[in-house]
Amino acid sequence: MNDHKMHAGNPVIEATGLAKQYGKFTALKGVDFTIPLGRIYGVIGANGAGKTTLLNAILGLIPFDGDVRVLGKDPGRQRDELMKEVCFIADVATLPRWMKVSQLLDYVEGVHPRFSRTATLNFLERTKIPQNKAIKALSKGMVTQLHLAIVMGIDARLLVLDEPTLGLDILFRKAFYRDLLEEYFDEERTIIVTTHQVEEIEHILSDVMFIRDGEIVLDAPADDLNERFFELVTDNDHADAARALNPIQESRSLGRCSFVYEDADRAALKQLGDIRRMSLADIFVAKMSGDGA
Ligand SMILES: Nc1ncnc2c1ncn2[C@@H]1O[C@H](COP(=O)(O)OP(=O)(O)OP(=O)(O)O)[C@@H](O)[C@H]1O
Repeated sequence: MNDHKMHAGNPVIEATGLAKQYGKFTALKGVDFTIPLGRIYGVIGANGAGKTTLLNAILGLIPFDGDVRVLGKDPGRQRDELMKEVCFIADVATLPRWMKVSQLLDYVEGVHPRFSRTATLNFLERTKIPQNKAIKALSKGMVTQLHLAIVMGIDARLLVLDEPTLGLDILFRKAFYRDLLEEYFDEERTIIVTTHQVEEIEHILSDVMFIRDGEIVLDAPADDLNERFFELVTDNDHADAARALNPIQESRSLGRCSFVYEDADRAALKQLGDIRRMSLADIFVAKMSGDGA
């Protein structure tokens, strides 16, 4: 890293009242958040919740209302400067189809001052992508793999990944997230990732942001979630008492009742049945179905 002014914990992104209107439709309703250096943020939301809009605003790709600073810069006005420190991969991998893989590497090496061909080649070695083939001759998954290999070669302060593993097989998806954590990430970088395959990224996230209908409904360190959210499994006899303690979700199967709580009295609920840890995917579903959704 050339710039040593930033330290782990310093804010990389600060957004206040970030809003986006598409005609009469409000895609982001004036959200506030701060993302520090040295974190891996998972931005999770249903289809159309506003995730891509949020990322596009951060990257200065769309006009928006509100105040956003990314690495101290205004993404709308200082996009070119910002892009020297930011790397972005969108859900649609767009690479020049006529180029050969080796030509693409030459090209990126020429335009990106922080590109390491060796790092990219290390990742490419694990794929079946031949360097002398044209991009148009690669399978869809291979194009995404190639795109990711290039991303891994770019020494960026902020890496933004919007559905990075779309169209990839499960083996590569797992390997990608493992490499991202073990070989790319360090405390001088921040990664923001969106995906619908929550269970696959749960183990790498340091922080979680849930978005629903253009609003942030949860922004918390991943380590806090199992303290804040839990499930109570109980029988019919205890259901009324459990319901009285304000669950955010209730369901019933095979004669057992399940209640999900947020910031509730764990000690009192323990008296009513079994308390269980929840996966991130289950917390997401509960949070989306509860809270007046
Ligand atoms: N250019 C646009 N013009 C009009 N509406 C748009 C435009 N882009 C996005 N929207 C709307 O804004 C809302 C948020 O879209 P966005 O792409 O941010 O959602 P998302 O959370 O990324 O969804 P997905 O998980 O399906 O990719 C959606 O209702 C979408 O239809």
